[in-house]
Amino acid sequence: MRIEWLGLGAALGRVLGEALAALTDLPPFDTSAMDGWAVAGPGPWRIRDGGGILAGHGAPAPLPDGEAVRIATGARIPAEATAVIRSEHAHADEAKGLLHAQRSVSQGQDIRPRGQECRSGEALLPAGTVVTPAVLGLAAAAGYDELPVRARPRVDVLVLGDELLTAGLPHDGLIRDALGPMIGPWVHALGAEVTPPQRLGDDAEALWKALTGSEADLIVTTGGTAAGPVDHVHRVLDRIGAELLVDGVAVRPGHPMLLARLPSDGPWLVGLPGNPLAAVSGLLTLAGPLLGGLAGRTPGDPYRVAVRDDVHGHPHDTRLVPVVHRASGEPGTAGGAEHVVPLHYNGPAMLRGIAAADGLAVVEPGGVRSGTEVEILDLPWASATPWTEGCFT
Ligand SMILES: Nc1nc2c(c(=O)[nH]1)N[C@H]1C(S)=C(S)[C@@H](COP(=O)(O)OP(=O)(O)OC[C@H]3O[C@@H](n4cnc5c(N)ncnc54)[C@H](O)[C@@H]3O)O[C@H]1N2
Ligand code: MOO
Repeated sequence: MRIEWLGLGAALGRVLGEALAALTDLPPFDTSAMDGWAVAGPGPWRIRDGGGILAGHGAPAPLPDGEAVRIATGARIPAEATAVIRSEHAHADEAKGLLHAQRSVSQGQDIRPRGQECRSGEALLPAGTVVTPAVLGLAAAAGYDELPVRARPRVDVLVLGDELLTAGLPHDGLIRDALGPMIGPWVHALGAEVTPPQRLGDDAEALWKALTGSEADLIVTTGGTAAGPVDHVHRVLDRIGAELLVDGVAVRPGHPMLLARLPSDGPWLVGLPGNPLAAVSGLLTLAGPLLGGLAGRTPGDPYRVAVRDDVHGHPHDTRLVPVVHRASGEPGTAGGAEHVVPLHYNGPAMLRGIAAADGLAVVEPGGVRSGTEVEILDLPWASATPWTEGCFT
């Protein structure tokens, strides 16, 4: 696992490579929680002459028993003080120079003692925590200028197919490459660093060169996974001596997807089928978990939601069907908790359904009836950090 230290701003959205321990007590000194008066012992108290105690100053003079001094929220509590009284709960008799409490005063009230939140050296967050804005705030408070984060897994994207155009309208049997613009941002949302897609056509030699020359942690290929005349992925992996770990999955769309490891601890390879929704299946079920592991992210718990409508199933394979989440209580629905609505345009060559979807429903062989709870695979941007930047096409 590679770890890099990044300034707080740059660490946003990354994953902690080491546990974060406090570099200081928090708060670092006894602190007033309110604007008011620091008092010592039982009242009434003699008001100390001179100005009050403000935040951002060194240790104030000790407060003798029977005295009170004005204090601001965040200021250091003077030694010997026993409580803070909020300004709205005290009456200062300026003529007599005395402070009276208007409510009972308990020992230590409105004093945040040093180390109340944590002691120096105490574990704050485990390795694997995603660095959110709140984590940045905690890290800064705890004394960090830089954070140890996992290096992003590096991903190469190889788009196969002689029939693909990168601009303009389809013509003469050529179609637009829908996967080149999609895979990079998708794997980036999974926490990876992605090189721009390399479009290799249906050229086995170019594929061999790209695979053997890659310095990535993961290579994602699109197309060429089946057994057609120009489907070279299996042949080239065989020639390289790669280990095929998954060679086809009983799922529709996406059944020809594959997972391999190139020799000598080389890159992982996820081979996505060329049909675009089949490629999405492989992204969610193979590339996603693999990249999550490489990036050190803790997988979310699987969850199930009822489907609103009957969903047609494949006779012997699992189906993945694009769905949207909907709140219950819509007219004509059975009530209860949230449900998902299956979308049309879910054929293997179509992206129209998934482009409108929140996730994919896992539909068991034979299909499911309306109201059945099914597992939902979220799309990565549902939980992705919107502050990640990048350019992928
Ligand atoms: N005899 C059989 N033929 C096929 C089977 C099968 O079981 N037996 N499975 C079908 C299924 S299911 C899939 S999925 C595809 C997988 O094929 P490949 O991974 O080899 O993909 P290609 O043949 O290269 O392309 C399939 C399809 O997708 C289009 N495509 C490819 N790349 C892109 C892209 N970047 N953007 C948009 N569209 C793309 C390509 O033009 C083809 O139409 O095999 C079936 N055949
Ligand atoms: O697996 Mo294919 O993926 O049904 O389009």
